[in-house]
Amino acid sequence: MNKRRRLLMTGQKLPLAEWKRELRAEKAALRDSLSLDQRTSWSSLACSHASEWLRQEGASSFMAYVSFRSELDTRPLITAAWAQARKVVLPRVIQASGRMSLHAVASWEDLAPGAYGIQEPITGAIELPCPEGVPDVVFVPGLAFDSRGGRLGYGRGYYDRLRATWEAELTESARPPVWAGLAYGQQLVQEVPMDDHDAYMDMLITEDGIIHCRKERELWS
Ligand SMILES: Nc1nc2c(c(=O)[nH]1)N(C=O)[C@@H](CNc1ccc(C(=O)N[C@@H](CCC(=O)O)C(=O)O)cc1)CN2
Ligand SMILES: Nc1ncnc2c1ncn2[C@@H]1O[C@H](COP(=O)(O)OP(=O)(O)OP(=O)(O)O)[C@@H](O)[C@H]1O
Repeated sequence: MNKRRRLLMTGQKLPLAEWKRELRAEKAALRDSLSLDQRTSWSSLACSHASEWLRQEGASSFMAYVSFRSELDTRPLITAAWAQARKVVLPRVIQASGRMSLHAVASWEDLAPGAYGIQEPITGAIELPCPEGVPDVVFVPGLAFDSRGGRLGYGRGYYDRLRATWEAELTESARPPVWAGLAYGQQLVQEVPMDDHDAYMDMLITEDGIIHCRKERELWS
């Protein structure tokens, strides 16, 4: 996305919500246009980078998502974690409250289709309490990301709310999780429109490797 895109013909700034809507539609269409082979190959590479990084960091737990639509497929990451005895946490969407409950999952059989048709922990799965259940790392889905760690999701604020809840409940001495956006390289954009409530990522992982982000840094030109 071009920087000048934010300006309308009149010289006025495009309202943030409209900018988000446009970018969402554009990036969803681009992602949908990738072939299954291309997505599988990039997903597998990105998951290898993520698994290797988890190993280096000695992370004992992470939260992931189960992919839907044309998202980067996290199945290789989750399968590798089970093989290495790393704890995998997955969310259940509670549509009425806009929140997610978190559950430890040890097998694909512990999942069933939930809200939006996304595979999620089955009803009755034991919910992880906050703050004890907060994982070391959170892998986050998204439609677009930028070099500051800016992220655009589907527009329901589930991950922003999760972060806000943890920030309110984690004690100062507790180590907050590392937030890592998982995406195809083609989802990286010059600038993601960010509202005050939007959570920034600490790093991004694509098929090309790992990018460390800082909220204050310069945007990609
Ligand atoms: N795999 C995966 N799991 C995830 C997310 C995600 O992005 N990917 N989420 C990330 O937050 C949450 C689900 N968020 C979602 C938010 C909106 C829509 C959706 O279908 N939106 C409509 C727009 C109209 C509407 O809002 O109803 C659409 O895109 O057509 C789907 C999922 C939790 N689990
Ligand atoms: N901490 C929060 N508490 C309450 N509402 C929030 C919070 N964060 C975001 N929201 C609300 O969620 C809605 C969607 O926000 P936004 O467009 O930033 O979603 P998104 O990050 O793209 O989506 P998602 O996280 O679902 O992928 C907005 O209406 C916003 O007001």
